[in-house]
Amino acid sequence: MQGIWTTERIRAAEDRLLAVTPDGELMRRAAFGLATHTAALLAGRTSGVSGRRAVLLVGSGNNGGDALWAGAFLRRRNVAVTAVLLKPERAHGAGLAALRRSGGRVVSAEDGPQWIDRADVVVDGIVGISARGPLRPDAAALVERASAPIVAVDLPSGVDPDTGAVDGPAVRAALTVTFGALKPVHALAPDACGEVVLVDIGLRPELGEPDLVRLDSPDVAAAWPVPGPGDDKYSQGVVGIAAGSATYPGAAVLAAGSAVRATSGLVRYAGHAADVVRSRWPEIVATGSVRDAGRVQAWAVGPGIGTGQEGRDVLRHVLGQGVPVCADADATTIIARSPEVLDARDPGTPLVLTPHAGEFSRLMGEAPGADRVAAARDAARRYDAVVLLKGHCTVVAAPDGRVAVNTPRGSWLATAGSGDVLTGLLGALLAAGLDPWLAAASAAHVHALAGSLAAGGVPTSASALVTAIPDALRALRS
Ligand SMILES: NC(=O)C1=CN([C@@H]2O[C@H](COP(=O)(O)OP(=O)(O)OC[C@H]3O[C@@H](n4cnc5c(N)ncnc54)[C@H](OP(=O)(O)O)[C@@H]3O)[C@@H](O)[C@H]2O)[C@@H](O)CC1
Ligand SMILES: Nc1ncnc2c1ncn2[C@@H]1O[C@H](COP(=O)(O)OP(=O)(O)O)[C@@H](O)[C@H]1O
Ligand SMILES: [K+]
Repeated sequence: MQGIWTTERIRAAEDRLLAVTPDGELMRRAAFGLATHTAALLAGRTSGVSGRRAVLLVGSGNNGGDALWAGAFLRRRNVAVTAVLLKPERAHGAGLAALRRSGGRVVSAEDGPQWIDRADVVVDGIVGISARGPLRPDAAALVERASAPIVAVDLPSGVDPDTGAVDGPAVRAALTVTFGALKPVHALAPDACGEVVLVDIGLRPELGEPDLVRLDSPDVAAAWPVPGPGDDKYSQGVVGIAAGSATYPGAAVLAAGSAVRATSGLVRYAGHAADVVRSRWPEIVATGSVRDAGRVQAWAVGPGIGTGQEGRDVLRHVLGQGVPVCADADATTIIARSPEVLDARDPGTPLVLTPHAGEFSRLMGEAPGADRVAAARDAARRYDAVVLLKGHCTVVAAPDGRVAVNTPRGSWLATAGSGDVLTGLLGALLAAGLDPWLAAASAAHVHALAGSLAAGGVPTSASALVTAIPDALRALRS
């Protein structure tokens, strides 16, 4: 599990470490790592390091200091280094002196473009964890000019460090070299960060518990249910799927099929698409109504059930069964419009809500906004439920404050029905008895992995996603 810390916590930890570390030592550690990874990128992209040209974009803080020191280290490998100072009077003094001593060139922002045009790599030391708002116009003009790959120092400038939000011009890096710990931007703005490498500067002991986490494949593999010798189809947890309708059976087929592929326990289906589901998935026990579905250990409810009286009855019924419920799609809309359906819920039984941004707006009365982590946390508290906020990056918040972020591999999951597949996965994990927050984060992880395997670089479909679930689980377990 990777820990992620907000900039406030990072700053506090840095202050504690700075107090017991010789002056300038942390920055040199950071910069040495930055130089090493920048050289590796140069070697990979240009088949060499010596004689290559690096341009540093240097802002007024320590982020610029990191870039300047890294420039001095790159000089040792005979890289031609030019620093473009955005605010010459406020550039980091020691870093600037080190670069000058090493034979680096220093130019003003006006002279920057001619050097940027000939660069093999551009190092973005404009702003780091003290960033506020989008890039300012002088910095934006230089960044726009760059056609060489950009290495972001700590984080891509112009992107909010704590929310990953981009609200104007921002750096789009090929590589981000960060120091001490991952910050939210690295999980929430993958496209701006490019590849992310973490350089150890000895900060970990000062950090305490992370604010957010990101599950690694081994975490998900360890959590995913595996049947034992004593198991049978019931003991692994039976999931009930209440989805789809006679007119729209697709959601039922996708959610139920996804549950079939997620675990080896039994899947029940209840709804108007029973015939279609049965013909597509003969292993499913399908009935016409949740009332005669038989016993389950969790319900996944919502996709395609409609938001009318019948949908409300279905939702109220499953909420009253005393088992965990994953409420998706129409079920979230019903909850938003008729919150009294939640009265049917036994307060002790887990509920997982899986809204996309539109459904979230209905549930909360406002859009998630720039701070999607805070938004998901608020919703989790308000509904006393695990909230999985869908989007490019998926945020999973528990009412106790735990938050997991799933960083996608591309955007191929933006395809019709892909949410139904997630619901099936999640329902199966809840039935298997996983902690609901872990179930939601694990389902999102496998969903994204299956999406990238199904796509393989070209458009895919929700059906292909269901087919790819075993490949994703195999990849996890290997
Ligand atoms: N502390 C440590 O031990 C270590 C710290 N380390 C490094 O320090 C970095 C943090 O450095 P920092 O705190 O000096 O500020 P930093 O992020 O460089 O910002 C500088 C100034 O930029 C400005 N600015 C703000 N927004 C802007 C925008 N959108 N566009 C343009 N400019 C903008 C704003 O100044 P203003 O112009 O508003 O007065 C702000 O004060 C950290 O990310 C890591 O790289 C590492 O070396 C490891 C050890
Ligand atoms: N741009 C994107 N990049 C990555 N994943 C995405 C993107 N857009 C949507 N997704 C994912 O695809 C799924 C879509 O779910 P949903 O909106 O419920 O669609 P549907 O109702 O068609 O099933 C969610 O898991 C979401 O996180
Ligand atoms: K930066």
